[in-house]
Amino acid sequence: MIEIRDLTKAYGERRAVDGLSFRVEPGRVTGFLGPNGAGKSTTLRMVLGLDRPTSGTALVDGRPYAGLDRPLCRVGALLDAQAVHPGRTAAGHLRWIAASHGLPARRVAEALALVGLAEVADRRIRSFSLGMRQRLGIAAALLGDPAALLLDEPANGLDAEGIRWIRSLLRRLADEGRAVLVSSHLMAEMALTADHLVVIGRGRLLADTSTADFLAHHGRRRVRVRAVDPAALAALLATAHPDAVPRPDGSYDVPDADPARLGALAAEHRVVLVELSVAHDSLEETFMRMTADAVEYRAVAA
Ligand SMILES: Nc1ncnc2c1ncn2[C@@H]1O[C@H](COP(=O)(O)OP(=O)(O)OP(=O)(O)O)[C@@H](O)[C@H]1O
Repeated sequence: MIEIRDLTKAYGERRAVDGLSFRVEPGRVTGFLGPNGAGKSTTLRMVLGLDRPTSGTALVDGRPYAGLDRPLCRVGALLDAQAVHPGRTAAGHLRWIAASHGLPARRVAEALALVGLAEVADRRIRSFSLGMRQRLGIAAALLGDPAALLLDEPANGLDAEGIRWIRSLLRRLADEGRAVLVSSHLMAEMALTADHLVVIGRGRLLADTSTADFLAHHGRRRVRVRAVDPAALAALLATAHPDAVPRPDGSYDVPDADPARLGALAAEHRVVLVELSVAHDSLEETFMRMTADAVEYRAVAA
């Protein structure tokens, strides 16, 4: 299990990570979200002992990374898939890592098979596409069969089939009881993959909740209406729901409205509806609004 407590990293005056606390629990995929520069990579680097916290702690199984015996068997990480020696073969790269931890040679073949690279095990990495390098990075993270995984943008460079593959792999790893933390900018993908979300903005925690609760509590509901006579609907909404948003097809989105009441209102005014449906904000819309709010909050705080 990974536990981050009051973690802060300052670069001069600027706090890249600012009093951050959360836990990555076993048995679920935790999505780690935040706009560019929010502090995700800095946080992951501190968990992995690559950056020293200004204050606070980042613990793996109750210890700082530097205090772990055979760390690859505790936590596997993919930070930068390009950070590999291009002259090595895929198997050679993994054999070198395995040897550093006294892992059996068979783990190399197993990890390559797991990520679909068995056939190119003896090819040099310089000929690998970005997607193949991502897979190799994931194989390295899995080499020590760790109980926790930290993956920074693992879907980067993968095609549609690759993205589906990573989704099912993350699911399987969590179902096996591992703690999986995955950062991504692909919101639609995260909505499908993550059970839990940790959202940060400017180094601060904005949300730490299940994906379902995040959408239920922070996402907005809107009612979409369309009428036979768009002008009549426009006139009705102008007085009853001035916040209604017109759409190119003549329909309107009415935020936070009650569909039954809206239907009754239309009937009362003899506006014949051809559509009345409820829609919820997507994860992307909810995320954008939440992180935009964070910007305003920071501006006030500054
Ligand atoms: N070595 C450093 N020296 C100074 N500032 C740094 C350093 N590393 C990161 N930062 C700053 O810290 C902030 C957080 O960066 P970080 O890379 O952790 O964000 P991120 O959430 O991973 O962003 P992205 O989504 O773009 O990868 C940024 O403003 C960045 O410029």
